[in-house]
Amino acid sequence: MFKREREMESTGEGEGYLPLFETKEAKGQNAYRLFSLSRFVGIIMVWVYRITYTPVELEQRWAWIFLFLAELWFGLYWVVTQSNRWNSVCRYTFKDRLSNRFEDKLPGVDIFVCTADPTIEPPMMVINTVLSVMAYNYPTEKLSVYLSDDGGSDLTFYALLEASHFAKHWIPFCKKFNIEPRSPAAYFSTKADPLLVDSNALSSIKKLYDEMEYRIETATKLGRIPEDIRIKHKGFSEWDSVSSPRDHQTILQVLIDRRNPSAVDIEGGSMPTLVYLAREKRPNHPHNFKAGAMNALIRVSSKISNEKIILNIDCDMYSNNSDTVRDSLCFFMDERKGHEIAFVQFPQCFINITKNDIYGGSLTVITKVDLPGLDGYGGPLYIGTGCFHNRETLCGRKYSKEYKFDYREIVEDKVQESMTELEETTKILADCTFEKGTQWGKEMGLKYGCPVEDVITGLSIHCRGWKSVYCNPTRKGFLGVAPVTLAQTLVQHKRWAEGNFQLLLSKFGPFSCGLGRIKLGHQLAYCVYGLWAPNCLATLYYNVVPPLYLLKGISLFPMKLYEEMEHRIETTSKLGRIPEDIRIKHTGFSEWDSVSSPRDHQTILQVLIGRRNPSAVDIDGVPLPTLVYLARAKRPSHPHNFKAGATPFVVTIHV
Ligand SMILES: O=c1ccn([C@@H]2O[C@H](COP(=O)(O)OP(=O)(O)O[C@H]3O[C@H](CO)[C@@H](O)[C@H](O)[C@H]3O)[C@@H](O)[C@H]2O)c(=O)[nH]1
Ligand SMILES: [Mn+2]
Repeated sequence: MFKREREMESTGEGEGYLPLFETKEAKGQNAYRLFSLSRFVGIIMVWVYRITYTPVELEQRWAWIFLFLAELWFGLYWVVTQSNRWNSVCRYTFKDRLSNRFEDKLPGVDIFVCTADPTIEPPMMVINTVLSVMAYNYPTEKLSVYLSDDGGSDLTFYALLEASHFAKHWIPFCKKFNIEPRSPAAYFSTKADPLLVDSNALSSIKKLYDEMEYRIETATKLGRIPEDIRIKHKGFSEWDSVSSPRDHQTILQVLIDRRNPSAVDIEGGSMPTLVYLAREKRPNHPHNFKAGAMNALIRVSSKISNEKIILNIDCDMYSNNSDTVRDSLCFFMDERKGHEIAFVQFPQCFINITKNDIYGGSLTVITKVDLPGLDGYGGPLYIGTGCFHNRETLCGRKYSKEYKFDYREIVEDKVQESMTELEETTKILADCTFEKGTQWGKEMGLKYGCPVEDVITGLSIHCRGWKSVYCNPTRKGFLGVAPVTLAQTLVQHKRWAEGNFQLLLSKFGPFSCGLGRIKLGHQLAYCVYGLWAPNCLATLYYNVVPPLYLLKGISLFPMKLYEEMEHRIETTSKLGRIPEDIRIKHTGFSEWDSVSSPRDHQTILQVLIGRRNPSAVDIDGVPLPTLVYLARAKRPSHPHNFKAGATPFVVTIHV
């Protein structure tokens, strides 16, 4: 049985085809749809209530009308959000099948790590991220790790240099004891399983790490690289001509060249290529932030390793699951569906969420609800980190049914030049004038000019016909650092809200570029984020105006029956007359047209409930008593005899 399965798998296609991943409808989807429908009915009832009970008094009327508009907006926005809840899916990968079919033909992967500021993003954190991805459970000689340093900092470079040495111990240690997670700092802070990890090996690797940390921290505190370290690597001399982080030439240093026979770890195993890049920056050239850095990396890596798959992560997101590369390949390499997939997005998960998460930094709704929902309509957003891309689709290729990617590695030596030569010839690709007159930032690579360069880039990939998938295995792929202060949170959310709103209105938005190219559900799902910003208007109104009215004793929300009645009567009493819309509801009011004063009027007799009338029943169908209003006639010239004069009349009537 097992053998047959293997044989079929080796073909990959044909009748016995076993997919590399499976897609299931999210649990409880039908129950959710039912709930959603009932909620929609509720929303309509709120709207109906608002329209039916619009108050007449001007003072309340406008507040009420705007409250209705806010509720109308919330209701419609809620309808839009249903797009990424209605059709949620979950994906499961079969890594054993991948390995059975492709273990010796696995493709190479280029891994991009972005950092921008050595003070906000300390070099120790950056290299922990780098080390975690260098130690993936994947053929090491097929990995190339690139660090883009927009801070142009020699401290970061130094830390990476240290990491390149430490990796020679770290990678074999990880593989030997099969540990998780593979970021040293994160691993040392968890309790190692003494049954799995040899305690001597553990203490010696911990010692190496502590020493490295000490050297890096000392240099960081010093603020510069000590002379004895500077002379150890030619790379440091580049900083002689760096005048500031915003004004320097391209610095490109290949720290490990995996083709070099001496690039082996302490046990003789192969090493991944490791590259440091600080692209050129000049004060009068726009650098386009992370998008600019990513595009420089795409070009530079195309000369050095040029792998078909690119993983990009932020420097504060270490790999928490060493099988992530294999998970993503289960999508790309699936024989039937793989050729439609442009990128595989993992969720952003965080290690530093505070107990009550008061600023919502964990992004739970996005990662647990929205992204699986988007996946049902054509794919999740590209959220800038923890994402595997197909290099060609990221560089602008359009989808076509006929074109199929072949990810299987063809063994050929792609690069012939020596690394020093290569550094020289490749450098110019990261110069700031290089993109002039090219499609970079427009049709190629990440798009420029939008604060959410990731979302706009992902959308344009979807508009070119590609799908994406959301992969969220139980063991999280990446763990990062979320903003924890109010100020950081506000800055981040303002950028997201602003960026997505700008995208919605731009010609690259879901309803302009996406029109006719992506599904309606997908368009609406993108809209959820595009409408974050305008949502604030309705929210502000809803939060500010009703409390202000409450201060004046006026409630703009439904009250209970008695309170409502009381409210109507009290307002009418205060008004001193019956408002027109109430007058027209009962003929009785017309009697007062001929009343000149309380002491001078005709008899007014109104039977409000007549018990002989079959319709005079309460809400349970029980008959009601007769209810009569009487104002006996009064004329100034006639004595009215007070209460004694009033009573006989009632007795006469009550037959
Ligand atoms: O000029 C720059 C600015 C930033 N970065 C890097 O970009 C990443 C994200 O920047 P950060 O300031 O941390 O922004 P966040 O708000 O945390 O980023 C979130 O939102 C961004 C925009 O939507 C996405 O790109 C990110 O992946 C996502 O984590 C970090 O690694 C930075 O080092 C650069 O490389 N160059
Ligand atoms: Mn960040």
